[in-house]
Amino acid sequence: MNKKPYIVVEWNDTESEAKGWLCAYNFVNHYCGGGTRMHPTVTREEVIRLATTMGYKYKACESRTTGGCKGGIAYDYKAPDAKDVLRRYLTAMAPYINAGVSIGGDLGVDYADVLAILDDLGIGLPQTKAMRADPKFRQYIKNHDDACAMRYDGFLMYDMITGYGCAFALDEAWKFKKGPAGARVVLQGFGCVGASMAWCLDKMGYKVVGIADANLLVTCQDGLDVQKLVKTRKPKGELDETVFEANYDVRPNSEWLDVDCDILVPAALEDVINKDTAPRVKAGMIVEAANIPTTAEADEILAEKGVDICVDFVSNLGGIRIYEALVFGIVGPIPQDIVDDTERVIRKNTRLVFEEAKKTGKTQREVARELFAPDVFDTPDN
Ligand SMILES: NC(=O)c1ccc[n+]([C@@H]2O[C@H](COP(=O)([O-])OP(=O)(O)OC[C@H]3O[C@@H](n4cnc5c(N)ncnc54)[C@H](O)[C@@H]3O)[C@@H](O)[C@H]2O)c1
Repeated sequence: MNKKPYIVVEWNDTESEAKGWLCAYNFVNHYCGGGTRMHPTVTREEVIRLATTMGYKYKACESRTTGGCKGGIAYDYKAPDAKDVLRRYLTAMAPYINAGVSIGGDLGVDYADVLAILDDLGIGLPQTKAMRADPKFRQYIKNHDDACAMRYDGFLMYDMITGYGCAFALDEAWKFKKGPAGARVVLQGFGCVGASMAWCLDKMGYKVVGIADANLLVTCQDGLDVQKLVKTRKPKGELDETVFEANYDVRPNSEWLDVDCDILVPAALEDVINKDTAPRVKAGMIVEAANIPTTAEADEILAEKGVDICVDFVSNLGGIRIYEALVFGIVGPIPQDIVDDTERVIRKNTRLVFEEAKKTGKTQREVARELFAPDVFDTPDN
């Protein structure tokens, strides 16, 4: 079976220096899904790794409908012409989108902007011919969109489900390792994923002792007031320094790995645990909330140090599980049912990975890659 990505397309913008790629790793039912990210550091290799991870993630979330893909544009998402660049990229990729490559939003790209441009281009919602012919599909999407707009613990479901899922993975893994109650956690990232995960961990009795955002790192070994920090959060997941307590320590965000803690949570950027930073890891466990936060070289260093890892495509699949659960009527659009369903899938998979790793002596990533290797490699729609 072909384990290489099915399609990798490269694009060069005609009106700027932007460059972009689209990778469809595998098709299931002639369909694949993933986000489009825009950032100056995006590379072809990163897009392929992210698309591959999506393939594994759909498999781990028990999807019967979707393979993995990803879009990436090397350009500054804050540039004044960023949306024009996105439009030209989507225009170039239209034949693939029409053939079942569903690329939504991701880092630096809003899903709503993608949908508006696709509407303008006459494509509409990315879907296959079979989906277009099935009136139920529209209803499924409506159920999904309705559920994502509902609230849970004060968060939009769309914003909280991935973070809560990561918190369930952390809790399952920590209990499996018989870690003591009240473990200390440090997070990098306080956006949709980081903030909701911190909230859920706080509710479960974990002590959040450090949070890094794009500007700073705040720490307190007695535990940060997570509820207050979430409620006062500024747009784009930035902490509000004016509400910090007198016993909080503020440091450069690059020092997040140096804070004493039991569990580290990268919930922002890719490749942040790499050959240069991995030797600094003090925690015994890493829970990957961000996509691909750990490089292959870092994996080797962490394995030698005996650090346990909750792997990204096992921990952070909450956002795509909602779709699967609603489309197959596994649950209705009821917030608690959706959270329970995500919790069940993530706890089950996390336990499976940790048990198998213990039994075989392999790393959690090696085991997860074996357990959740995509096994359907369809062709695109024609
Ligand atoms: N949103 C989802 O449902 C979802 C699902 C799966 C995976 N992910 C992945 O999780 C990660 C975070 O996604 P999100 O939706 O929370 O993003 P977001 O844009 O809501 O938040 C990003 C956070 O990272 C922080 N940040 C940026 N640069 C930083 C730096 N140098 N140091 C420390 N913090 C920094 C920002 O301040 C912000 O708090 C991404 O890798 C994303 O691909 C997200």
